[in-house]
Amino acid sequence: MASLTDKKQIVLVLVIVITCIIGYQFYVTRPQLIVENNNNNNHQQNNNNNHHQNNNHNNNNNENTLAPIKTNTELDANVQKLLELQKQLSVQIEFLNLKVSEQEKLLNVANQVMKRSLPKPTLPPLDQVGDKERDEAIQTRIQKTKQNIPNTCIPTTNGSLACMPNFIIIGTMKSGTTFLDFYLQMHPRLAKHKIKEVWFFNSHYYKGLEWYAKNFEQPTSFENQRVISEATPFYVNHPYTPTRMYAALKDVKLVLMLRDPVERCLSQYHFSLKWIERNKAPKLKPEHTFENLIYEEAEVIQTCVRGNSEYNSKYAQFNKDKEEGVIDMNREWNETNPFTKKHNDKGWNFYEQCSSCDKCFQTGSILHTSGHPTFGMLAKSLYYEQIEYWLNFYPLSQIHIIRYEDLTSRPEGVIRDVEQFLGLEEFNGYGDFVPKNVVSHDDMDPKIREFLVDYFREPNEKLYKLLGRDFGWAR
Ligand SMILES: Nc1ncnc2c1ncn2[C@@H]1O[C@H](COP(=O)(O)OS(=O)(=O)O)[C@@H](OP(=O)(O)O)[C@H]1O
Repeated sequence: MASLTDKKQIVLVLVIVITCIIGYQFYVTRPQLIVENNNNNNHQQNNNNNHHQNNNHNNNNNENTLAPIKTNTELDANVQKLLELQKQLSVQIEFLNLKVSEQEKLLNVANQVMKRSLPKPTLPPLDQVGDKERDEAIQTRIQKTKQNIPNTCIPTTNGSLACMPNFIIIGTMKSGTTFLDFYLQMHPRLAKHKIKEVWFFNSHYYKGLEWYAKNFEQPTSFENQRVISEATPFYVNHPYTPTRMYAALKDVKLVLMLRDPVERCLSQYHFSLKWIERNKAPKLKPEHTFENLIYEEAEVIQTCVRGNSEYNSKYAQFNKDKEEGVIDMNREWNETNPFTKKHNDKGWNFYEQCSSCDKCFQTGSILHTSGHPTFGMLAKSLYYEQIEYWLNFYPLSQIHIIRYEDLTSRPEGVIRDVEQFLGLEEFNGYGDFVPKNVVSHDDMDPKIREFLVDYFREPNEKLYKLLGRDFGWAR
C-alpha cells in the first residue's frame, strides 16, 4: 500500500501535469488582438504566427493584425474589441486635433498682442548713422535714457507688457488730491487712467499686477513714454501698502499732500456725512458729532495704539538690559500687552468694534485699514508716524511733499513743482485752476479746535524736523 506521503506526491504531480496542459491550451487558443505598427515588432509577430500558419495569411503585410481565432464567440469578442478601440482612437484623435487648434489660436493671439503692445524703439539703428554723426547719436541715446521715467512694466504670460504707475499720489485724504489728479490728467505726457483712485495696494491687491495695469492707458513707445499715474489717498495710512508697493514698484515717484491736520479732520467729517447720504449708508447716530468722535478716537488711540507702543519699547528695553547684564539673565517677561486687552468696559460708542484693539488698529500703530469714511480722523492726520514708516521703503528724495495750503495761494506753482519732480515739460493748457471736490461746511467749535491744535502740536513739530520744513500750521 502506498503511504500517505506517496499519495500526496502522486496528486501533486497530477495537478502540475493538468495545469501545464490547460495552460498550454489557454496560451495557444487565447483570443488576442495584436496591433502592429512598426517593423520592430514583426519578428515577434512572426514567431507567434509560426505556430498557426493556417490563420496567419493576414500577417505577412505589416498591417494591423488579429491573433488566431478558434471560435465564433472569440471572433465576435475580438471584433467588438476592435470596434471599441477604433472608437477610442478616433475620440483621442479628435481631442488632439482640438488641442492643436487651440494652441494655434493662442499662438496667434500672443503674436498679435506682442505686435500690438510691445513698445518699439524709434531712433535709427547706430549702424545707419554716418561715422561723423555717431558720437552725437550715442549722446542722444544717453540723454534719452537719462530722461526715462521709472520702468514699471512687467512681462505678462501672453507676451505683452503690463505697465503700472510710475507716479502715485498716496494721500492724504482731503488734501487736494482730486484737484492735483484732475489737472495732471490734462498734461499731454500723462497717460489717461480709468479712475483716480484704484485702491489696488490697500483693497484689490489680491487681483494681481496685471489687473492693476489694466486701469491705465498703456505705452506704445519706450521713448517719450507717458507718465502713468493714480491717486488713492488711503495708501499713506494703510499698514500693508508700503511693503506691497515697494515689492512691485520700487522706483515709483510718490506725491504726498499734507493739510493742517485740524482742518483735515473737519473736512473728513463733513465729507463722510455727504458720502453716507450719497451711498444711502446707515446714518451716524445723533451722538456722533464731530466733537464726540474726536474725543472718542483720542481715547482709543491712547489706550490701544500708544499703550501698545509703550509696551513694545518697554519690552525692547527689558531685552537690552538682559543682554547688558543690567538685570538677571534668567528673569522672565511677565507683562501683558495692553493692546491685546479687551476694552468693552470703555463704553466706546462709534469705536465699539474696538472691543479688542487690534480689530480697529490691527498692526498696533496708527496705520489702519478701516473702510468707514469717518474712521480715523485723528489717525489719518498723524503724518509724522505715517511718513516715518514709509521711509523704511522709499527715500525722501522719491517723495514729493505738497503743502495743501499752497493750493490756495499758488495753485499753478504747485503744479509746476510736480511737473519738475516728474521731469515733464511745462504745460500751458490747464486753463483756470478751480478747486475740486469742495464740501462746504461750518467751522468747528473753538473748544474742539483748541483740543485739536493741542493734540497735533507735538507730532507736527516732529514732522517739521523730519522733513526740515515748517508747514506753519496752527500751534
Ligand atoms: N485748489 C484748491 N485750493 C484749496 N482747496 C482745494 C483746492 N482743490 C480742492 N480743495 C479742497 O480739497 C479738499 C478735497 O481733497 P481731496 O480731493 O483730496 O479729497 S478726497 O480725499 O479725495 O475725498 C476739499 O476740502 P473741503 O472743501 O474742506 O472738504 C476741497 O475744497
